[in-house]
Amino acid sequence: MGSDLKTEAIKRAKVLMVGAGGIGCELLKTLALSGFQDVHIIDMDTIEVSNLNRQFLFRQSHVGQSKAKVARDAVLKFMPQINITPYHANVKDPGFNVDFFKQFNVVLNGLDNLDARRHVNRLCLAAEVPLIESGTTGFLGQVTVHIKGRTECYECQPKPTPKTYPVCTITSTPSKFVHCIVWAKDLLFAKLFGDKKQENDLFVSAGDGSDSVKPTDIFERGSDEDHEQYGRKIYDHVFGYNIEVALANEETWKSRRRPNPIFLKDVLPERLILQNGNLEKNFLTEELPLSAMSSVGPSNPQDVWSLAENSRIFLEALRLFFGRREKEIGNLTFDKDDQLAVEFVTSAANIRASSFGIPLHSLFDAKGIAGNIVHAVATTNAIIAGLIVIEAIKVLQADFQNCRMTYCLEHPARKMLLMPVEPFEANKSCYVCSETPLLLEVNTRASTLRDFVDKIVKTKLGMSLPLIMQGTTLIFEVGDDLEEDVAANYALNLDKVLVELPAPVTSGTMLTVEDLQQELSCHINIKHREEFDEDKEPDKMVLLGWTAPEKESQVVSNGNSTSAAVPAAAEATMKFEEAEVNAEISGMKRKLSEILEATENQEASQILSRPDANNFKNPQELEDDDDDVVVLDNYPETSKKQRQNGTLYMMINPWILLASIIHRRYESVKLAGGWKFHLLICIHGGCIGKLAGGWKFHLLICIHGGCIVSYT
Ligand SMILES: Nc1ncnc2c1ncn2[C@@H]1O[C@H](COP(=O)(O)OP(=O)(O)OP(=O)(O)O)[C@@H](O)[C@H]1O
Ligand SMILES: [Zn+2]
Repeated sequence: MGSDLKTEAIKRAKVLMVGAGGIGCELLKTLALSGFQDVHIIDMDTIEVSNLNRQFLFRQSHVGQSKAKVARDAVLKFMPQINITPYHANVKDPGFNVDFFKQFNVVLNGLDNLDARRHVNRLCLAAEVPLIESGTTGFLGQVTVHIKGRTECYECQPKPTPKTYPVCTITSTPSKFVHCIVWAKDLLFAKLFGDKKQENDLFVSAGDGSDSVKPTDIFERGSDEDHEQYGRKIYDHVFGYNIEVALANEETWKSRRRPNPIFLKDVLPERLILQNGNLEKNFLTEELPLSAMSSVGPSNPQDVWSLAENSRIFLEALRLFFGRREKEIGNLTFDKDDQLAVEFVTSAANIRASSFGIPLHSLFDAKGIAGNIVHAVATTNAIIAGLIVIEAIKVLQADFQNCRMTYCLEHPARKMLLMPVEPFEANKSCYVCSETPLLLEVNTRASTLRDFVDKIVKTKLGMSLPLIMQGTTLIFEVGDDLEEDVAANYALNLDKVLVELPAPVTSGTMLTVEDLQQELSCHINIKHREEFDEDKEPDKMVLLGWTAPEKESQVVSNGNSTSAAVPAAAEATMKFEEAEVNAEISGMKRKLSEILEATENQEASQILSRPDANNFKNPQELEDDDDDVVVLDNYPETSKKQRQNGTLYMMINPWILLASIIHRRYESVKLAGGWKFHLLICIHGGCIGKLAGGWKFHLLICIHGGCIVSYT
């Protein structure tokens, strides 16, 4: 009977799958084999050679074709009776609006970036369609379930932003290879091949006002200069002259190793420079992707090149960009799939690393760092896809009780490789699924509306088509159908500082920011602040109520060094998939270590290794590193769980009942300084007072609604 209902639920379901990449291919196959009949797929990409090793629905002959369409055709070959509707499009396209989402029973994400994930989350909330979200990175992965009104939404917990580095570390005092990569990618590459008008921190200052050559002059190619000469000039400037300038500031190097300026003549004798390039090989073989490596010599991407090899590849890559890809110059942004760009960035980073005494890296490693790549593991994608389908079936059967967020681990923890956790309740102060206003600290006399739109509305709030209102005055809006004079007015507003807007934005103002496509609206209270810490608050704005935790992540961006860092960060954020998953997983690792600690006692480990998923009760966690308490509960029928601003308690069995009564009795007793009294019983190891049945006794004192500050 149960299985008939399940089959029926599957057959009747109309499913939207977003992303037909690594997870998506596995997911579509598993959906088809599980009996799903009506699947819609959105993917904006075409197939690349690098996808073929794990996106098994695709073959060499499909390279260049739409992923969504080819995935459909491939599955129809073995399941011809299914309805699969492909869309070769961006899920952010206006056509995929709330009405579009409403037709589905469940939405399954197999995406690789935060931006798209947030967008889908908002549409699912607005359309009230359950969302199953997923991500993998290497051996790690996770599947989470988000149902409006029942669980937290995808954005209830702030997502980590890509790691940024202080500008001065990148421009002047790198100490790790990743700093050199960021410099090569976000500064040098951007300066040479990207938008010339953008601000760029490549300029190296001695800090004493003595700098004479402005980089803008140097980066201009003289009309009498050929590509070869231009390349040598750039080389000597950025690796030689700039380092000499930096060395002039003795203060900087008092406690640091002094870098060595590197000039081309010292690395490559004149004779070798002239031999650079392999008989114009790259100029003749039109069909091959351009490669400086292939014309200069080294062929193994896993080898670490010498300084001389890096220098030759640098010059050759620069020459090829200007000689063969001149039309793209001015519009290029770094792309990890662009071979020549990766070669350029690798060589430039290595030359800089050499100057600063940092170990050099292979192209393979440098590409991984520059593209934030953790190599994908097909098996992880397959496991995650299976878990998505399991959760989707629960959702379709309205079996919400048994929905789980599941983490796929690299190493078994207590014999478990898949760790299920109960979904959390919605965060009451989530600006996406609740109405809680945000607070923005900003210098209203210095920051422009454009700063606000770019750094806050688009980057932090992830809105694509924002509309901003001050009271009843519309101060900004995006849209194709705006009247010319209205659009011109908004363009004027963008360059005004906040206090000078037609409806001035000052301390105490409340702005309303909406995204019509996402049907998301939030309020932002403005607080004027005069000073910001350049390193820690590079945006010169601080959004409170939206705090991205500092997480360890490989993702790198250059903070505020270029305005391009904003989209780059957003992109990384979602390329972020890697970063995000990393960070989420690292959060999970922390949780697991606590679980393991908690399971040092016998009962707990039995609970954890119990195979019956229905009896399995989950370790719960608190939000904050220092405040976490793990409580395991094996009395599901009497359990009661609350998550309140990061404090979670579970009251279980008669002892717990007693504790609960005492707790309630004393909860209202205020102690000095606003402290409140919490009494909990749990099976946490290493606590005081053993009770019958191995229960132990915890006395917790905390600020209610805040964190637990001490317990014995
Ligand atoms: N906004 C979006 N709209 C539609 N599809 C998207 C969007 N953002 C990402 N995707 C799709 O999500 C999929 C994610 O798959 P996956 O993580 O395997 O990435 P990939 O690009 O195929 O591989 P890799 O990044 O490792 O080279 C991609 O096919 C990508 O096109
Ligand atoms: Zn939320």
